[in-house]
Amino acid sequence: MFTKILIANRGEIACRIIETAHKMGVKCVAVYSEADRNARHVALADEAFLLGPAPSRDSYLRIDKIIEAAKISGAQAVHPGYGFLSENAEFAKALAENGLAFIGPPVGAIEAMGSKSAAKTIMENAGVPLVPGYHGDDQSRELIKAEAARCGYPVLLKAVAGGGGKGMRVVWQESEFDEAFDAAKREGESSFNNGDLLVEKYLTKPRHVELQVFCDRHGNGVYLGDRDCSVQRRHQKVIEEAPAPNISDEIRKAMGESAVQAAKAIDYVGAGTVEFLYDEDGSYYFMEMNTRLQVEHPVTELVTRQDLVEWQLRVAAGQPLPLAQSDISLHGHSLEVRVYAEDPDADFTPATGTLDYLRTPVESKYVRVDTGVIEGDTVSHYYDPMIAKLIVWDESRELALTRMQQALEDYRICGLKTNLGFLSKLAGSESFRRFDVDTGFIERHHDQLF
Ligand SMILES: Nc1ncc2cc(-c3cccc4ccccc34)c(N3CC[C@@H](N)C3)nc2n1
Ligand SMILES: [Ca+2]
Repeated sequence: MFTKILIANRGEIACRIIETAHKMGVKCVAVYSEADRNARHVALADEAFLLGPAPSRDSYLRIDKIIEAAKISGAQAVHPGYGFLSENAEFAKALAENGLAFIGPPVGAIEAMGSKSAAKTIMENAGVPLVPGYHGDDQSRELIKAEAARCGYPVLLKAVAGGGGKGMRVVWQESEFDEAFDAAKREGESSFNNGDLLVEKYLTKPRHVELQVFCDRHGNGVYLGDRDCSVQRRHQKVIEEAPAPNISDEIRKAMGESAVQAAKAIDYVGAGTVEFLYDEDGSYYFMEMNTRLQVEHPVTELVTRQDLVEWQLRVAAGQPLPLAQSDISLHGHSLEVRVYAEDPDADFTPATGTLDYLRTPVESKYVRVDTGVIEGDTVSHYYDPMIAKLIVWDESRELALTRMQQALEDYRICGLKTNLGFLSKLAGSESFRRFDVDTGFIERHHDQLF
């Protein structure tokens, strides 16, 4: 096991990683920008290195500076967290070249999942279900039009180089195809410098269900249950939960086995998430695979009673997975909300300010707060506006949701605008409680929530 690791990140995830590393007796090196001199992750670490000015490109994305800090400090491994360099193959390569372990997947796996269409081809060959459609090299209008007709309308035209919902166009009927095709191509060329398109059958009310997978260096691979992340706003997850409601154990098992199969198809090592579109009729289709630990991993930790960052450190140090599939079971239900410094009265634009007053809900076996900030901190505009995560657990979804409502009432922040009020309305909404949820939930309840 490593004696010292460097965390190439900031905020709540850096703090969260340090907490587990310290529990394991591993020393931590923090890196920070000028704006983060007094940040919580710097205070929690055993030592800290200044990377440079506030902008990410001058600090948290400076591969050379991060490697320099790791070498000077004698860290043996680097944990990238999520965002920043967490899925950057160049970074993983540079670490290896400098004799530093990357607490993440092999470079080949990051690259394989980097292109949406290449990922789909790999998954197709691995027998993982895909949405009916076409994602090949022939980009002629006639062929894609023929494939659309074969799928059956409505179809979705997606820019191959797109992601996170950008460069997608719904075509409701054949008469609209030509105009949509030209527009999607133009947008792909202007936004991603690549006009290549793929076409898929459009699922009108899908859910976003993702499976947590973990593989070690000894050929073992398991899934640690699923998560439902359908409640999103502009492709930003707002509330996540585990297990995904109203999915039978059989389907969850089938999805989990597909996800592990997908990971093994790319010789995966470490924590990964396979995202599926889940249709109301119980069918599921591969969407993409994330080769990093996700923001919402705590809901999986609470229902499996496992510490996924501990698993990451063990696997990166060459140890086998702590559990076999048969040892993994799900207990109760967990929900997570993301606390954002956003101004709901200004269309949720990122907010800045000072946390003049901060009171977090009392933590217990039912309530967990992963925070990157403390009272008195100033939140800047330089980084992602998510300042903390509130995670709850209880024996059932209903009880967990009541815990969430109570915890949100107890969460108090003055001096900085946040989305806490919006989250309370969401947690209190009857349709959310009865889980009348798909990816269109927030738009559908817009008036009641805003
Ligand atoms: N064939 C087909 N049908 C419906 C879809 C609906 C979405 C979608 C659209 C809008 C919000 C979403 C939130 C979570 C997951 C998916 C969505 C979607 N996305 C959005 C971003 C990317 N992850 C894939 N792909 C889809 N593909
Ligand atoms: Ca994703």
